[in-house]
Amino acid sequence: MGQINGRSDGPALTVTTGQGDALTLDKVSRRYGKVAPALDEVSLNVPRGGFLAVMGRSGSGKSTLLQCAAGLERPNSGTVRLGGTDLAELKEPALSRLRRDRIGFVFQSLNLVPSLTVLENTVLPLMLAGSARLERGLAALASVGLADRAQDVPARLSGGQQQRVAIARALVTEPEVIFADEPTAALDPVTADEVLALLRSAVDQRGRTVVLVTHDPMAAQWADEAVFLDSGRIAGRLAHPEAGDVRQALRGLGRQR
Ligand SMILES: Nc1ncnc2c1ncn2[C@@H]1O[C@H](COP(=O)(O)OP(=O)(O)OP(=O)(O)O)[C@@H](O)[C@H]1O
Repeated sequence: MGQINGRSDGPALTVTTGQGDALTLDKVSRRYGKVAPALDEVSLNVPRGGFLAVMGRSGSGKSTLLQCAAGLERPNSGTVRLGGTDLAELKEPALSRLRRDRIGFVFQSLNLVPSLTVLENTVLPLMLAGSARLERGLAALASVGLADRAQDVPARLSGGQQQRVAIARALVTEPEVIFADEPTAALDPVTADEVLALLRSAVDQRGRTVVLVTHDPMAAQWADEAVFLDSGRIAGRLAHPEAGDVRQALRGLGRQR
């Protein structure tokens, strides 16, 4: 059973694999307008082959953390490093290439292109990079159990199957980090488990690194560690999070801003 630390900005995550960090945030802050910052000097690191759940109540800054960590938003201060790369040093075209080549995204809204086939959707990141390799798309689809649906359009698939396509698409570039923002929020618990098991197996079988934003204590159980945000700050962390401990930790957090 893990242990939730008290409210602190203590040291960065302590899980280490000896293979270096896939992602490092050092005192990252993001402010929108003059109100309290959405993210307030957050520091953490995720080891290569690690699976981190980011949790917290609505408005606590989870999505802002993910957007800053994935190079979709620029922090006002602090440093985000993907592998050894300081994202602040990249101008927009290079940052956009980094997102395309080194990061995989899975969102709650599926973002599949309805007019493209499942296979075309899966290889989209490779097409954008100018190197669409259909066999890689098929392999990614096979890894999520959907090779036989390659020529279907997304509308013919269930929500869970579509989310599996989104995971195949996130895997196809063999990214260093996969960011998943509430990927199971619209799914029933059994289908949600299937999707989370795929993320877990991307970590265990392929050495990928996953950062999962979720409200769901059951989803957090798939992670190696959970961090809890409260008003944009890290309020605690839990190694090997179990749903009961996670619920208790969430209850201890402040109310929505
Ligand atoms: N683009 C934006 N413009 C202005 N304020 C924003 C923007 N994005 C987020 N915020 C504010 O920043 C704070 C954190 O929002 P964020 O979406 O990161 O929280 P969250 O924990 O992901 O919430 P939820 O669980 O409801 O998705 C909130 O007060 C929100 O209103």
